[in-house]
Amino acid sequence: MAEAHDRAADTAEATQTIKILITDRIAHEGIDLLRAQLPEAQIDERPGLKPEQLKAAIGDYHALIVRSETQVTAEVLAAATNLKIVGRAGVGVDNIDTEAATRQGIIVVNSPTGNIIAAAEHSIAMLMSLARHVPGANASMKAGKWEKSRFLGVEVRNKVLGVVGLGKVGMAVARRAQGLEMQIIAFDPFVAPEQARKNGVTMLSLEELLQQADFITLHTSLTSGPNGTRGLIGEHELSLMKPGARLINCARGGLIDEAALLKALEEKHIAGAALDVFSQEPIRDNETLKQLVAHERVIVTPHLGASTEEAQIGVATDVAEQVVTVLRGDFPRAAVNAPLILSETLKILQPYMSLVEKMGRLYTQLQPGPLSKIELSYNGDIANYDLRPLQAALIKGLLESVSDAHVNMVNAQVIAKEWGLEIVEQKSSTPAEFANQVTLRVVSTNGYASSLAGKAGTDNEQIEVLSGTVMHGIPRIVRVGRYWPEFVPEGYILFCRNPDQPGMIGRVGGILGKVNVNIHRMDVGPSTRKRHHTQQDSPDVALMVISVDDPIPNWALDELSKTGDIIGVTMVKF
Ligand SMILES: NC(=O)c1ccc[n+]([C@@H]2O[C@H](COP(=O)([O-])OP(=O)(O)OC[C@H]3O[C@@H](n4cnc5c(N)ncnc54)[C@H](O)[C@@H]3O)[C@@H](O)[C@H]2O)c1
Ligand SMILES: O=C(O)[C@H](O)COP(=O)(O)O
Repeated sequence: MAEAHDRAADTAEATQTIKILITDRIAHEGIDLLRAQLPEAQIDERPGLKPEQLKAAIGDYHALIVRSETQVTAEVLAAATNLKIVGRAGVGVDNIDTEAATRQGIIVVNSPTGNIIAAAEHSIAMLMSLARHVPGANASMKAGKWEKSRFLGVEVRNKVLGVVGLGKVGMAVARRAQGLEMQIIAFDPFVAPEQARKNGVTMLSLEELLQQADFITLHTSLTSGPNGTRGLIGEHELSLMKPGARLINCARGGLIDEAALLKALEEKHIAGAALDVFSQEPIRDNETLKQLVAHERVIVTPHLGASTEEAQIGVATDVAEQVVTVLRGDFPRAAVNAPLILSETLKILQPYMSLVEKMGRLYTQLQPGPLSKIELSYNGDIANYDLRPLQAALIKGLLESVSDAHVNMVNAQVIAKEWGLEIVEQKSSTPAEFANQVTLRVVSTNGYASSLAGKAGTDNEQIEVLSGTVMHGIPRIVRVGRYWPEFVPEGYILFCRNPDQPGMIGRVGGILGKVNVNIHRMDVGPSTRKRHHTQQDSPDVALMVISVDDPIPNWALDELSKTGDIIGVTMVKF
């Protein structure tokens, strides 16, 4: 959470210089911004590292900045001991194991719009180059030839452009192609046909698009899995294309079955292809790609879609700003693996995040045993906010006090799932006992006696409910099980269950005095029955809550627990 980041960043600044590693070339404007905002930081530029070298180098860096060449694998991330953020100076994050980063609580950010126009313009350049054989004609003339008849081209006006993936780049390409008086059709399962129609684009199925388009340009993200886009254009799809059609790919190499493309070109089923991206980058030992690159009707560029001055300044400064934001303990604007939380919202939620985290710590120390299903209820105005940070805070409080898990906004859900912990949220803007109140209720108790239960066999007191609120920015617990104390959850707190009768405070105070424990705050929480003045058929039990300066030695706790009237006693550390 921001608080944790603050601590981490402060710790880093206090005891260790913030270290930033840049392993792909980014515009110097991004580096200048880092130096200006983090003047004490150590910034290392090391382009061209191989995976093993990066694994050895990542060490205690706090931030890693890449483009598309660096492969940020799970092994590289596992070797990082201090990494808070991976910044992708561009759009695609398929070179980053975002699932592994999430599991480790490492935020991944990108620059979702910094190079869109550059990519769109490159796609149009590739389209026109294909239509008029510009690169081939250029090479021919440079070789001293004059081959007018060899390079007869086609006009794109009134031709059909099929856009696969009508996202930011795809839409920008469509708009530019409309300027060339092309007819635009598209396939994108996540874009509403009406929305496309408003932009002069007709949505079709992929099969229809392949059969109708004269030029096809790919602009989907590269995703794997059963519905993924990897291999989207394979042998079957290529066979559906109009004879003489042309294919452009400035998205990701993995979208096309490159062997099938080579075959379709050799059979002259398609007239040409223009490729800016490849399944292997840089091309080293892939024979199919070498043949594609050499093919006379294939135009190739080395992943230049984003390589303009304007785009590179844009993505570099965009990512540098987000790296600074995260290292300063706030949330970035373009996190790929964490929810977007506006900083002003975060400021309002901060004390509630602290409250809920402490409720989690309190619960696991009062009610040990396996966690299962917990209901988190919010009452009051607080219920109107995006409360995902609070759920992450609860998971942090619950799990960090019983494990060495490092939980934050990024990995909270993943870690909770690994622990079999399910959290169900209830929201109501109607206040409960307090104007803004958070209540943790164990839906399925774990059957274990609480650490407040009496001696074996005397009673099996369980703590199934905790409630808290925030007063003047300070978290307060206002309910523990069936008791209603009010206390600030901080430091060391002693909890005593005892008969609700005169003299108990003096007796407990006397014992603590004997063991030289200083009390700096005390509260007695009546039980629900007494609080609601309901009829009672047995002497009531109260919960004494005693904030002490230092931890109480176990022998003193034993001493207290042997004191006649005390039923159960335990100490909690927040
Ligand atoms: N060559 C370059 O230098 C360069 C530059 C920028 C972006 N890119 C790449 O271009 C691609 C698009 O970038 P963007 O910013 O437009 O992304 P985007 O997320 O805005 O758009 C991707 C589109 O693909 C669509 N899509 C997803 N699955 C699909 C499927 N199975 N079939 C059809 N459409 C599908 C999505 O609905 C979305 O509209 C990304 O892979 C990005 O990495 C390359
Ligand atoms: O996804 C992207 O942003 C582009 O493919 C650009 O990649 P690059 O930063 O390696 O040029």
